[in-house]
Amino acid sequence: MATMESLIGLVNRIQRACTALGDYGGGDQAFSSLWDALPSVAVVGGQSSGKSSVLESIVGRDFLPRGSGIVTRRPLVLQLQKTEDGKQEYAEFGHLPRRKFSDFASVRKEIQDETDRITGKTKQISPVPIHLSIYSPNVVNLTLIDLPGLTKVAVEGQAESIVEDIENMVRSYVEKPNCIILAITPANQDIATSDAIKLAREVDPSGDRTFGVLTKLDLMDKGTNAVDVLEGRAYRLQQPWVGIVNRSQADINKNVDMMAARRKEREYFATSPDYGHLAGKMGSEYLAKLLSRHLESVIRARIPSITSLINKSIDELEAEMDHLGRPIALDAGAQLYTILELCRAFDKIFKEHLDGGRPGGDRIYGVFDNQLPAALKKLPFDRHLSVQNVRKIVSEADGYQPHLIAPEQGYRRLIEGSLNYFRGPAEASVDAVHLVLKELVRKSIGECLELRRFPTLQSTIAGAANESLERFREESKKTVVRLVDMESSYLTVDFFRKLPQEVEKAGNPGGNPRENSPAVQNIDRYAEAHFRRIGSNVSSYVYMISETLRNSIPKAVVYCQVKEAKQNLLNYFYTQIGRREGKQLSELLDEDPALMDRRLQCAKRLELYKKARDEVDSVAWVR
Ligand SMILES: Nc1nc2c(ncn2[C@@H]2O[C@H](COP(=O)(O)OP(=O)(O)OP(=O)(O)O)[C@@H](O)[C@H]2O)c(=O)[nH]1
Repeated sequence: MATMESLIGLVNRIQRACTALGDYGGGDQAFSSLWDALPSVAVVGGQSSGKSSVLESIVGRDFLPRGSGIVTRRPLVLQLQKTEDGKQEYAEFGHLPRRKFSDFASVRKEIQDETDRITGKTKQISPVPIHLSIYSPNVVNLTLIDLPGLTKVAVEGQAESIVEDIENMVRSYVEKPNCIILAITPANQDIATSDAIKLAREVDPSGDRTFGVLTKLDLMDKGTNAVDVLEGRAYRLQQPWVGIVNRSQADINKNVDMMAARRKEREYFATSPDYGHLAGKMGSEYLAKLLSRHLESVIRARIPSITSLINKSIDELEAEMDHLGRPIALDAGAQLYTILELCRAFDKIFKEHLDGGRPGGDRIYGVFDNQLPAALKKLPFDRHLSVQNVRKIVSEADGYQPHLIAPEQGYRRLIEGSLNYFRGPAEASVDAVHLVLKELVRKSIGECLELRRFPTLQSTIAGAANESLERFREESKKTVVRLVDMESSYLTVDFFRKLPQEVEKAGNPGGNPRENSPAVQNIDRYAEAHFRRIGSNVSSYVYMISETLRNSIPKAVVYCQVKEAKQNLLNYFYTQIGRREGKQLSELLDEDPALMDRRLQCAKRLELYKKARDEVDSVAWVR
């Protein structure tokens, strides 16, 4: 069975938690709605009607400023928290956290000073509330709000608007459906003229949440009494009326203490000929109990909606935390772990691009299937193996002694010269694949959501990956150039064996060749056919090599660049990072300060809401 104290204490705890976050019912939306979901009790009445006196006697302590004229000039949000019997009582202000006031005279002084701090030592008012918590074994758990007294005229030094300003400020508190109204009316005033009742009726027409409190019963004219009001006949409310006798100004001047005042009040009702029959339902102690009981039923009814509000906020905050990323650990080991995890996350995406889970890897195939064959086809072999060039190269190779059978040196030079052309397309393939890989690194970095919050690590990983790609490119270039060189270092013997042997048919070799003679023409024609044949032989050899390279260059490129990138892209980085100090590691995990701040706020709120949820749960389950 949940006690009344635990239920109201729960509300107080949640409200205090909200207060700690600087929420006064405005600002943060989720908090203000939580604040609004919780009930509170506001004390409303005309000036000097006895509001502060009622508050003090519920609390059982003298601590509110007092004096003639307008005293309460800012709302005072007062949280009463029952502590274990025998515990020292103390007070705490929201604006002075961690400072405990055990002397209630200094609480009064602080309220005065804090009021003046905002309003100046004038008779001005301010809607900014003062938050005060009182911890005591002598109170029940309640949140009370003391408000400036309603007035009908502005006094010297006050703006004309003050009458309306006060009313609007008070209304802003009591119009909230969760606000329980303690409408204070002095008994020595006609109930029909009560400002408190007038305002209460306006904001709570059904009277569900209005408690009528009649003060100054002892000051009524002899021969009159308030039984009609107290028994609900003069003015009907859903809740019972409670009569109160506070200390008179004379009592206060004589320093009559609170306990004595309560005793006196009890005696007053017990011995009163008018109110004796109502004694059990009168007095400030009874009022406090009545209020607590009412709050309990209100809160009980609210628990489901408070729970769902808290859960909704927790869900939202959790989602935001996920979005912001969880906070990073502080020790070097955990940081290293985090960095490696992030590297792996990036590496996984990069691999998916290559393996086809994500787009982009196909562009490598495009290099081999289109770019390389096209480049090979464009090589200028026609020019290199033209009759003129063949003639030139073969003649140069022969030197002073023309070849007699087959121009071996000539062939070699023609072939070597041709094969040299292959270096270009080979190296271009390496560069093209390099560009594709680099682009995939850039893409993968961008797509790695986990990395987004760490700009420093992001650029470090990108740098390390590009360095590796650069190294792979160098290796790959060396390898493809070597492939080309290998082709020219040893000619395929078989190919030449199969060449049809040239038949020497140059007739009349001993004659004196004269220009324009048929013999000379024959020899020229013969020579041209000879060189053409050489050219076409070389050309088909080169074509054969071209076919080989078209297949072997992609193999070399994949082996040296693509496979390496897939398996060892960050290996070098890993060996380096293992040697780093804690400080360098945390530098890598540098985050945007605004983001870190946001996360801190978010985590703080999440903790608060979870605490609130635990508290609601513990109460809800006991029932
Ligand atoms: N005899 C007697 N005097 C009372 C009673 N209630 C209040 N007083 C006196 O009325 C005066 C005003 O009381 P407060 O409690 O300061 O009234 P208040 O409504 O808080 O005043 P403001 O904050 O200035 O609006 C004080 O001198 C109290 O001693 C009562 O029930 N009986």
